[in-house]
Amino acid sequence: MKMLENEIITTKNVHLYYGQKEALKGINLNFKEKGIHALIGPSGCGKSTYLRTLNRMNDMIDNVKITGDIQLNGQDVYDEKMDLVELRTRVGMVFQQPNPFPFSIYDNVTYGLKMAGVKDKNILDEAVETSLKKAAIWDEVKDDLKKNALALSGGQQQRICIARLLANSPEVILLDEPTSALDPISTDKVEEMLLTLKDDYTCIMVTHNMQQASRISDTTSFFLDGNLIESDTTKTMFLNPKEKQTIDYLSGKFG
Ligand SMILES: Nc1ncnc2c1ncn2[C@@H]1O[C@H](COP(=O)(O)OP(=O)(O)OP(=O)(O)O)[C@@H](O)[C@H]1O
Repeated sequence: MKMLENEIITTKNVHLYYGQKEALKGINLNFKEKGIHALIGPSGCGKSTYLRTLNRMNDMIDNVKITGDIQLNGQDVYDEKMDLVELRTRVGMVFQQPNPFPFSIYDNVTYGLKMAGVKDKNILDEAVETSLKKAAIWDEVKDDLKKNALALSGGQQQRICIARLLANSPEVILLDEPTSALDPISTDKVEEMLLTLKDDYTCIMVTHNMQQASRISDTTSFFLDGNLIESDTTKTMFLNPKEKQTIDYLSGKFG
């Protein structure tokens, strides 16, 4: 498929089956580089399933069949030669429940680099500082990098997970309801951080929270029952949606 300028991910006619169940029914959706792209829709409509197709996280589930075309910077994500470790580094993922490793903050952030063979302490130190700064948590933890990441608050843990991912220089960051397990203050901090990150990274985020989508995303895509109903700039989606199903959903008639 030909990619338009600035498009980092293109998905064409993507179907996904869990056994007999068709969870995605032919999704055509492309993402421009950078910015925050929200995926919204009622529970069970396929948002998380779709998100996971982008870095092949569904491959780990038994009995899954995927058809269609997904490209990352013009490369076929489902090519049999695709290295999955590399793919998941290039397309990193943040989950609903923060999942830091049970090690120190420092070891969490340097984990990927060490796995990749980086041993130079100066390089590791610098990566820790840069990544924690980008994840807006440096000031809170800089004097305590040996502390176990599990001893931090949920919101801090989520930002450590994002720093861990940033240290590996991802091209795309997938976020699956990254703040739904957090209190409002921690949610604000994560949202503020995403608003900074979006200048350098492409962030694709599933959210149940319509206010969150309207507050921080640049584009919004509305899913319903395995179909993509509508995708547009967030402003247009919320102020002037075109499809009746979108209008009904945004006005709270279902979901
Ligand atoms: N591992 C699985 N095996 C079988 N069916 C699944 C699996 N994961 C999801 N499904 C089904 O696929 C459909 C889409 O689920 P998915 O989790 O993608 O929806 P969602 O929009 O992200 O929902 P939620 O907002 O509740 O997380 C649902 O009907 C769900 O039950």
